[in-house]
Amino acid sequence: MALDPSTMLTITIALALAAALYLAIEWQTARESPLLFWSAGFALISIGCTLALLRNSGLLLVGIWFANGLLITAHWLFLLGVARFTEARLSRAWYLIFVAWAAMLLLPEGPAWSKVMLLVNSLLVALVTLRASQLLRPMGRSMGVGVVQLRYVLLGHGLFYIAKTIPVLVPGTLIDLAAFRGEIIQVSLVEGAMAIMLIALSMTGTVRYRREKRIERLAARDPLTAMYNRRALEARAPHLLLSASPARPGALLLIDIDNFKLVNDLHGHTAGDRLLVALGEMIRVGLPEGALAARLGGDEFVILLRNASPERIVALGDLLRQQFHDMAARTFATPQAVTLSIGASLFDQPPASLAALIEQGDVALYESKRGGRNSIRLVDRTVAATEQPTELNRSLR
Ligand SMILES: Nc1nc2c(ncn2[C@@H]2O[C@H](COP(=O)(O)OP(=O)(O)OP(=O)(O)O)[C@@H](O)[C@H]2O)c(=O)[nH]1
Repeated sequence: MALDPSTMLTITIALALAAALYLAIEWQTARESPLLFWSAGFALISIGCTLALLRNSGLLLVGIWFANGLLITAHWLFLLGVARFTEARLSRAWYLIFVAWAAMLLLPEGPAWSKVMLLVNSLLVALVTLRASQLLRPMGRSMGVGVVQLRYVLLGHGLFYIAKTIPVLVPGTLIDLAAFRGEIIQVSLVEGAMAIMLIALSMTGTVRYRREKRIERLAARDPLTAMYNRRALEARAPHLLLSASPARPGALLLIDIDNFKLVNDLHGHTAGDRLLVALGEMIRVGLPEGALAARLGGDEFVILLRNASPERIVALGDLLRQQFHDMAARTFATPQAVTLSIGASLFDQPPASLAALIEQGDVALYESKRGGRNSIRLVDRTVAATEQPTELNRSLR
């Protein structure tokens, strides 16, 4: 059963209105400005299609020229929303689209009028839509599923508008915008209804995916140092812990600042914060490939190493101790030195859990503190060390 164009237009009005509302409601929770631009775009499509119905009553200027203009403006708003989303700057030349639209008023009346109108209108919509799709290309960034979807939906929609110009160019094709006649108009209306659904869904998917990623990132990071927090470490550690073997032992370094309270008490909490950030940065820079680091809380940090050895642990611990001592002494005068104590554990079998490993590190750290601070205490739990205790199972200064 073929639907007549007026019924199709009425369906399109309802769909566009639903999409506008859907995106506006999404904006209420997400507060992402692209959603407002996109919602406004669909609202304009809804108004444009309502006006398009007026061409049946002979109101050709409003029903064709103005209604088509609203369709172009709607796609232009889609482009603005995408530009906001991708933080791209749009050239002012894009405003010339409206000059081209206004110029269509000058078209002479005659049999070719409908064709030229459709041709220019299709090209303008295609131009804007393809540019929006192009702004969503990856360019080295990892794109979320939603973005990829929106990119291809816009690409398909833009290419459809390009394809719409082909029959216009074929001599003898029937296009009568005033009477809504011709196959191309029927096909356009069907494509329009489908595009509304797909574009609106991809738009919300795009924003939702980015929001979810942002929330995920925030939940995994310590807000002060931007390092992984304990929860994120727990999620990522099993892979590293399970890879431990006699050929590739793993290690944990538990790092705690000595006399940190003095910095807070004498120089203020903000100074203490700066010191924590600086230590976080030192750890990040010195972190070997494949290792994990996190701030467990307060002035306590942890490093998990793969392919570790007593020498590598001590070298890394000493480097951090030295760098931190120099920086803290330079920055904050304190009656007792602000240094690092490190408790380390070397293992060649996957430990029972991360918590159990941290507990072992804690014991070693306590020994390091008890031994006078500013030192690393390494407990070698590999089979070789158990059979033949090494020199490293003691405090190193
Ligand atoms: N500036 C700042 N201080 C914090 C933060 N989190 C915890 N602290 C403070 O860090 C201190 C940690 O306590 P301790 O480790 O016992 O202090 P300490 O002087 O380093 O003691 P030792 O480790 O025994 O040398 C406490 O005073 C906390 O208030 C933070 O995010 N910023």
